[in-house]
Amino acid sequence: MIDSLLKKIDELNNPTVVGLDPTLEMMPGSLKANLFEQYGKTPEAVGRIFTAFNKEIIDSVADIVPAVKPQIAMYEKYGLEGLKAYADTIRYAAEKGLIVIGDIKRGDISSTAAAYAAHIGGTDIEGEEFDLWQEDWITVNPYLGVDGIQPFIDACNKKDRGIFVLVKTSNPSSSQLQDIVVDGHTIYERVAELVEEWGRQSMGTLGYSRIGAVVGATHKEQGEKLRKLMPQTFFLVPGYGAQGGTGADLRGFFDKEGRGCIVNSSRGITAAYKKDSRYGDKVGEAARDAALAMKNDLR
Ligand SMILES: O=C(O)c1cc(=O)[nH]c(=O)n1[C@@H]1O[C@H](COP(=O)(O)O)[C@@H](O)[C@H]1O
Repeated sequence: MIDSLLKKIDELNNPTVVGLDPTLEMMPGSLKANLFEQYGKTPEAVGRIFTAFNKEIIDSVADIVPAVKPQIAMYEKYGLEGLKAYADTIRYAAEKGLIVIGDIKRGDISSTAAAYAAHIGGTDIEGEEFDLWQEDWITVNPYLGVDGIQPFIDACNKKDRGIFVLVKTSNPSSSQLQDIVVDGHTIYERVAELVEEWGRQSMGTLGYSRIGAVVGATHKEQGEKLRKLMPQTFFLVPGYGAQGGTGADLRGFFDKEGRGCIVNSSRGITAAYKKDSRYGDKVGEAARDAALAMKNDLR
């Protein structure tokens, strides 16, 4: 999967992932009115609204971006109907040829992590295998150490899928814990070393491993440092756009060949139609224009 991700980015000449983080506020009034009328103000209506919205976004960007990243929290908020929208979105994106990064940020002791790892490794029911979630990649939290991560690594290797491990997150308080210095190194540098080491079990054929890292676009210098510390680790870079990251900030996150990263924008693309009244409710058209502008900025 790391090889296919690299190839797809090269083919489209675009290291962008469109984040699918729907909220009711983000949804166009016409879509909401229509489905609330049919299903009432219910979780089922919201699930249907999110799915319809995501399909429009996916249809409008599938030929120009390699991947989408649905954030599970936005769907989970609406219970099982929300999770159905999450799963339907993943299936639809996969049908359209997109790589799917499930942003689920899991992590626990090994027995529990092994259950979470079903997101990429599949679910076994007494010898019958089910691929219930179908994400190609997921995000994971490394705070429990290697026994909490190994089940995910095993799943990656078994199914040729991938994980992105939180290393330096984009949020303002990320420094509160991640920048604590122990024995002359920050915690996030120590995590970076571990992720690079874990990746050695899981190399693709193009120089990068299936064990990737999350590095926030909002930390220019740290990103540059991490690229040097982690030469075989592919980065998922959130924080572009709505959180303030720009293409110029990210030069040092890429390797010498201009590879090594996929940059996420969620609200900056999916809510672009709200920024310019000329789009009206044309969500897809605005998303495509925003994704093309981001591609140019990154290149
Ligand atoms: O793992 C992530 O994707 C992630 C890590 C991080 O450090 N910062 C971060 O913003 N994210 C996610 O990336 C998305 C950012 O959304 P926008 O700020 O709207 O582009 C959200 O889904 C966040 O949960």
